[in-house]
Amino acid sequence: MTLTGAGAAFKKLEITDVVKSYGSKCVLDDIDLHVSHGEFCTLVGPSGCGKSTLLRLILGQEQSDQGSILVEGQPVGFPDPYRGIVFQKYSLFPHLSVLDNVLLGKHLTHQRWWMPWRRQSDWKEEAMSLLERVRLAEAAEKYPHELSGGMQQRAAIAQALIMKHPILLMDEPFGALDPDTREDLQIFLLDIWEKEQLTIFFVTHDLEEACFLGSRLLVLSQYYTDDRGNGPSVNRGGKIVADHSLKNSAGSTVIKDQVEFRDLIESVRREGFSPEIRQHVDNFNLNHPDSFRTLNEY
Ligand SMILES: Nc1ncnc2c1ncn2[C@@H]1O[C@H](COP(=O)(O)OP(=O)(O)OP(=O)(O)O)[C@@H](O)[C@H]1O
Repeated sequence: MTLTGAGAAFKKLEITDVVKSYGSKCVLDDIDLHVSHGEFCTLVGPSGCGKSTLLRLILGQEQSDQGSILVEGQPVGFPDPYRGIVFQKYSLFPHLSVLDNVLLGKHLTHQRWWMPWRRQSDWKEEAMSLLERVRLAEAAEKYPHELSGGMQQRAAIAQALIMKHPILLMDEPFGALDPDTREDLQIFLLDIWEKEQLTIFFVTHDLEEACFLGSRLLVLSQYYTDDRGNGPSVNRGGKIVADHSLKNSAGSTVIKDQVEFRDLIESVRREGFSPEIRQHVDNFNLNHPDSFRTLNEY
């Protein structure tokens, strides 16, 4: 996949000054984030810090109160079948075969009755080629209940990829899998990310998974000290408190046993997960070149 034309000038994702509240509760506090083509962003954070809310905003399922979210330079509108997302469960429709599940987005976005046969046949060929890539060609005619959990998630990835959305959004996609299958899928996803040059935004509860998969690891947290005119230590909602560039290691899980890897997990745990160890909002260590700290308006 080569980025050409006007799209090349834009970041895949540009989130600027985004604030989201539910009633009086601020859930996301002034989020700024730029994601470039080909990045594999993993997002971790304590329960309730707003990870899923941020994903829903990127998906267009909800609107922010302030700020803007652009995907390839275009404001995010309402959700449409083009926006590929893989959930922990329920990405597949149980009454459709694997092949029809993969084709579903195409059918939903085109009036099938007037589509020339040729076009439909091209879609089928594309779907089968994707199923081959996710190692499910043999299972094309099967139904989701006939597949293992890992196979279902691979089918869900193919279902998302066929729509060619600029960013593959993933919300805890491997959370329901047993550890071996999960690791197998991690390797699989890294492989397909590399080969297809995908841009991925991946939310997980699992720090090890985030450190292993991400080329960029973002920590969202509600645990920080904030005195931006709201009195000392007022907590206003999730903020990105750390942003790391990582080397991923497609093809090998050996890194998981290395001291540096375990140290990284521990430092991420301290940065975002410990209510006792609070960074000041001024001191977030955002190391990634695309990071920029929100200007504090004291
Ligand atoms: N539709 C909603 N209405 C009101 N409050 C909401 C709504 N959705 C989320 N919240 C609140 O916003 C906060 C953030 O929720 P969110 O699900 O985004 O967090 P999360 O980081 O994904 O949590 P978890 O890791 O536990 O899944 C929570 O306090 C939650 O109760």
